Amino acid sequence: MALLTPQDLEGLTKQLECNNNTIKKATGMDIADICKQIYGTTLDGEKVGIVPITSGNGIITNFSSSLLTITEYFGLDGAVTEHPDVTGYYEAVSSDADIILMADDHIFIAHNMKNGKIATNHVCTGVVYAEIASRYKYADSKDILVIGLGRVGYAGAQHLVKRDFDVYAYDPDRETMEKARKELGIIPYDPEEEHKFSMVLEATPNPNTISEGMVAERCLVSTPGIPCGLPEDIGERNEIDLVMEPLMIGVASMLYAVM
Ligand SMILES: NC(=O)C1=CN([C@@H]2O[C@H](COP(=O)(O)OP(=O)(O)OC[C@H]3O[C@@H](n4cnc5c(N)ncnc54)[C@H](O)[C@@H]3O)[C@@H](O)[C@H]2O)C=CC1
Ligand SMILES: NCCC[C@@H](N)C(=O)NCCCC[C@H](N)C(=O)O
Repeated sequence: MALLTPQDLEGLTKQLECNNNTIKKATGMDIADICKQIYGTTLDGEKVGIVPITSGNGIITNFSSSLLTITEYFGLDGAVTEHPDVTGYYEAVSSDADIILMADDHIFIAHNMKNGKIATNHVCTGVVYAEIASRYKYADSKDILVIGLGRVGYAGAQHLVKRDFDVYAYDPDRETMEKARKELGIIPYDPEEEHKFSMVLEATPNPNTISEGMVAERCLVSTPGIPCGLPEDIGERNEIDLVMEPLMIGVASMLYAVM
């Protein structure tokens, strides 16, 4: 799994404001509204303990401070623990944190100590980016394309199937495609066919995964994928709303998911 770099997290608040404006323009709702719709929950100044974790590739210099920025942006009372790992976890629990945020190289969780709810970043990211795509005001049908059916994309496709969209999906991994076809009932998308979509969810770790033949003249591309899968020239030629940032929208989804 591709790990975040400190460079990915630079200018996070500006990226969030920019994306929130795009989301409001394209869906009529902001990120908080969308999270409330998905989970039926609200945030109310909860105390959030952010615990740096040193395992694997170790601490990402601005990861915890980015989480602090995000919790404060959504009106929560965030704090990064003085120590990492078990000592940090003990510190957060002892300070009566309502929610714990911590990530190793494989799983990034939000755990609500009060109601026991736990959520992962990859599922919450897939769900929220799928929901954003599905609420496009200028959608020309209920057809929606999901590119990449990994941990994030599969969760997004599952959410869209539950919301009764006609979910087309493409992933070069044949086993993944077969699993999604059987378990979710997605419609395998053939990149050779001329079927243009006005709503696209892209969740791959590769660039240029979106081709001209996939996107309608007016389209919302909702992509957590790093790097961006939309080639610049396509973005300039078509009227495309692009929602893309490396962390904040997925973390917002985690926070609402555990309330
Ligand atoms: N912005 C955010 O908040 C977050 C971003 N991410 C990013 O989302 C991306 C996906 O993450 P995961 O699902 O965990 O990765 P993953 O490795 O589990 O899944 C990626 C999937 O994309 C597929 N794929 C690769 N190239 C493709 C192509 N050209 N067309 C269609 N499918 C293709 C792979 O076969 C694989 O199934 C990564 O770049 C990750 O860094 C992950 C979590 C949060
Ligand atoms: N966009 C969210 C997806 C995050 C995930 N791709 C990742 O980089 N995970 C590694 C996080 C490691 C954090 C580190 N252990 C720390 O605590 O600083």
